[in-house]
Amino acid sequence: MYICVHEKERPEWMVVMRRWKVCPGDVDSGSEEVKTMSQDAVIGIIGGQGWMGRALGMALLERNVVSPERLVISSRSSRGEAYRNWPGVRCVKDNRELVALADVVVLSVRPEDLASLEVELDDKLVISLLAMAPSQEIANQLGSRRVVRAMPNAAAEIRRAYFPWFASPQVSVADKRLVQALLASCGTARELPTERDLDYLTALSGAGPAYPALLAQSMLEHARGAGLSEEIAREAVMQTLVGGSLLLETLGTEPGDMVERLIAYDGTTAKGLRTMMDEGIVQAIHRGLDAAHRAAISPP
Ligand SMILES: NC(=O)C1=CN([C@@H]2O[C@H](COP(=O)(O)OP(=O)(O)OC[C@H]3O[C@@H](n4cnc5c(N)ncnc54)[C@H](OP(=O)(O)O)[C@@H]3O)[C@@H](O)[C@H]2O)C=CC1
Ligand SMILES: O=C(O)[C@@H]1CCC=N1
Repeated sequence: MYICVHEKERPEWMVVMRRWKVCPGDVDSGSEEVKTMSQDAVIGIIGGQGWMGRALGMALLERNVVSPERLVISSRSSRGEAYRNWPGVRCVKDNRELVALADVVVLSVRPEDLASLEVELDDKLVISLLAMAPSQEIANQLGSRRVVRAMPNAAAEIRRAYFPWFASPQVSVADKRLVQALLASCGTARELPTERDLDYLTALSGAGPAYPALLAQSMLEHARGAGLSEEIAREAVMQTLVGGSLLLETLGTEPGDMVERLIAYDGTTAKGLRTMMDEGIVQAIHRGLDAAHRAAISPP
């Protein structure tokens, strides 16, 4: 079943799916894209039961980007609990079986598990979600030069990830369209011009949901210390962080302008922000991002 949405309101992934002739009669079957990209490509997710693999798998299904019959997932230990409402999804333990079934392989294991993967992709398209593993390493380990590195973040679970990706030169235009459509199911997908940018964004957006979590944690500790009830403290922190972020997004205001606008009252906000800045909050954030970036390019 496919969602029917007015042409002008169709999100990007749906427009691309039309180009692959996912909806019968939707597209010129003689087009180069349709010939290049199979209309029934099978997507395999190695590590598809984990946090990121499951978020992507569920987003693909829930948004009708991939039908259950075209999704295969693997994990060493579990039998597909996350996909129990999707009986058509094939859950396997043997990655060689997954690779044999799949046209596109998404790699979503932890970086330390990469070396022990014993699969040969024979130049199938691979989308690696791994931090700290360069394209060349993925190519060497899996036996494919058609490598895309993509960097989700934890908000993929609620389809609000920022999901940048970088493609090696052997990845075709049709492959790229497929990648964009698959990843956009989880939020905002964006092709990057260089792998260097992907390494940087691993620190900024890949790790990013941890930063507001740290801010929330420290605000919550402070509110508890001030004697607020747990319920009110949590509500106040969450509504403030979510509301403040939505305000910036909705108004499209430069963050620096918002800071200046609130400091201009020369009241409570100004006192709080000036003290935080004098204490070195900006430098601490920059040093933290530098350290995360260094880890992304030179793993231990
Ligand atoms: N979590 C995050 O916020 C982000 C994670 N990433 C990257 O995404 C990748 C996945 O992270 P995440 O989902 O959080 O990790 P998880 O530990 O939640 O998931 C990894 C999954 O891989 C499975 N796995 C491990 N080895 C194999 C194997 N040989 N064959 C099949 N399945 C295997 C594990 O299951 P089992 O043990 O049962 O096999 C597990 O379910 C990492 O490389 C990380 O760098 C990137 C950005 C953000
Ligand atoms: O911490 C990590 O290494 C991974 C990559 C970004 C978020 N999680």
